[in-house]
Amino acid sequence: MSEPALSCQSLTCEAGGREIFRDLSLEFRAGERVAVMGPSGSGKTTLLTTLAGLGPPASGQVLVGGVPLARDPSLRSQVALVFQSYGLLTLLTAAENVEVALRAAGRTGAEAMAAAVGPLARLGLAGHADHLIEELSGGQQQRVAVARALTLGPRVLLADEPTAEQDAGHREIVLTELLAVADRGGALVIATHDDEVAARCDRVVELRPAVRGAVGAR
Ligand SMILES: Nc1ncnc2c1ncn2[C@@H]1O[C@H](COP(=O)(O)OP(=O)(O)OP(=O)(O)O)[C@@H](O)[C@H]1O
Repeated sequence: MSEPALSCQSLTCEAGGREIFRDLSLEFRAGERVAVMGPSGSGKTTLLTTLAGLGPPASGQVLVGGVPLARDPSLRSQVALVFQSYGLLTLLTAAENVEVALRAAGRTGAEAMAAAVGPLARLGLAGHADHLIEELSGGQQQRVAVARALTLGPRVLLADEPTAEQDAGHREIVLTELLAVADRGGALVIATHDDEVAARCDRVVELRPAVRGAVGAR
């Protein structure tokens, strides 16, 4: 079988001098949709940011396509993260936030401007593309963050509670866009508290704070 798109081996993460989870080994395959669940504070955000290569684990390793991120940090470009707190540049417009990410990924300015339009429109933001982030609601900002990650066309898309701020209609729109990543051959990992979101995924990884490192799957 081919290498997983993303995996972690014996991952232990700490924050504030405290162990968040220990000895976690997971695999995420191309075309797979996985929900990460667990109570508040169980480490979902810590797991996703570590899988995205934003911080080194206390021990263990993250691999992209079977290659350790620590050996080839450029592999981070194959993994996109929708941050729980969005991580947008608030003094730029919605379209500019998407364009900046594309330019950082090596696209020219004209390409980036053109590529930003479609995902924003599909997420219901066509009329808000030229609005400053600070002028948008929380739900709209979250959809800009989703559009930015989608536009990058990553091999792996990690999304941290990407529907938390959405009403029912927009939740469906966001979910449809995210789930389509797997149809195109990407791996999708969604941290969520929402059972309905998890039910749309292929399997669930559950973080259980009481038993560090234990995971269950369905
Ligand atoms: N920078 C930090 N300093 C100290 N503790 C931290 C830090 N970041 C996270 N933690 C702690 O790590 C634990 C896991 O946090 P994390 O945000 O990963 O949980 P979560 O499962 O995503 O929670 P939620 O569902 O509320 O978003 C929490 O107990 C949190 O207080």
